Amino acid sequence: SYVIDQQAVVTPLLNQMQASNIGQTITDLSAYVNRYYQTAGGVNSSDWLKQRWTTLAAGRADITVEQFTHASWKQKSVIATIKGTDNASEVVVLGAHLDSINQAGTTEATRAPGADDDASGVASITEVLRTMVAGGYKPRRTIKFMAYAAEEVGLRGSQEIATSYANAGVNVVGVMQLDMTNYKGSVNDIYIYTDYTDSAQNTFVTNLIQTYLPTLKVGTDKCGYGCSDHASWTAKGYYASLPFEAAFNQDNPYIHTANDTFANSGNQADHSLKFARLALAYAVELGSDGA
Ligand SMILES: N[C@H](Cc1ccc(I)cc1)C(=O)NO
Ligand SMILES: [Zn+2]
Ligand SMILES: [Zn+2]
Repeated sequence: SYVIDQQAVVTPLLNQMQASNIGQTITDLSAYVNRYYQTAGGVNSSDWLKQRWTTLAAGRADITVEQFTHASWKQKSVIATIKGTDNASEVVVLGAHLDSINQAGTTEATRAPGADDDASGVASITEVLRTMVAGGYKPRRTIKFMAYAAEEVGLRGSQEIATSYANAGVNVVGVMQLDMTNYKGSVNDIYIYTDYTDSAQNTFVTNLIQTYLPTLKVGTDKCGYGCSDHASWTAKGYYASLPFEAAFNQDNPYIHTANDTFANSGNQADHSLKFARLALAYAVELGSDGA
């Protein structure tokens, strides 16, 4: 049941979250020529993120950071795990994708900064991790932060991970995907996508926005296809949601080109901060439930 009852924990944490931190991570990730799943940039950015998350987790024996190796391509996914205190078998997942692509074809030297698609999502969940550690938050359920490889070439990294989890019988109680969070292309702030997602969880997400981000306007829309990694989890029977930056066809026009830069998202991460805050509220509210 999606009861919202962690205000005393969530509200102080939300106030610690900063757009500047998100912007820095977007800048760091955009500095790689590209983060394509088969190039050195794709491999090196994965190793960088693993180190970054490891640094942010310093001092927390309940947090581990690992890479998930994919047999048929070079880029590894990165997973940070906050082990739950007394209900650790139930898992909450916050996801984004690490890879980037240039629609003209991506070789070692092809520029694909992927600032919005999807450094913005990785940076948003990174700020959630940083804030939880800074605030000393310890969940009862396990919370996993996932930066997927190879989303742009068919949701392949998340498909392998979701399949592996389903085959192992991991009890993932909910997944939130953040893919493109920093380009405000539409009148509303957050758009809840209703296809390839779970409607009950989408209602919970909408209620979280009303409770914790009451000044924000919410819209809904559909992709019409499996438009990001949430679809991999839905396909395996898990409950997933996709809060997205804009209405369909009003998303960032620069994606999959050399012009998907932080500058072309306004050189600030104010829009991403809304999604980072929503993701924290989601993870704490779900993560605080006992068996
Ligand atoms: N196709 C998706 C981006 C995407 C997702 C939703 C909508 I509406 C428009 C565009 C992608 O490139 N994900 O990496
Ligand atoms: Zn994309
Ligand atoms: Zn994307």
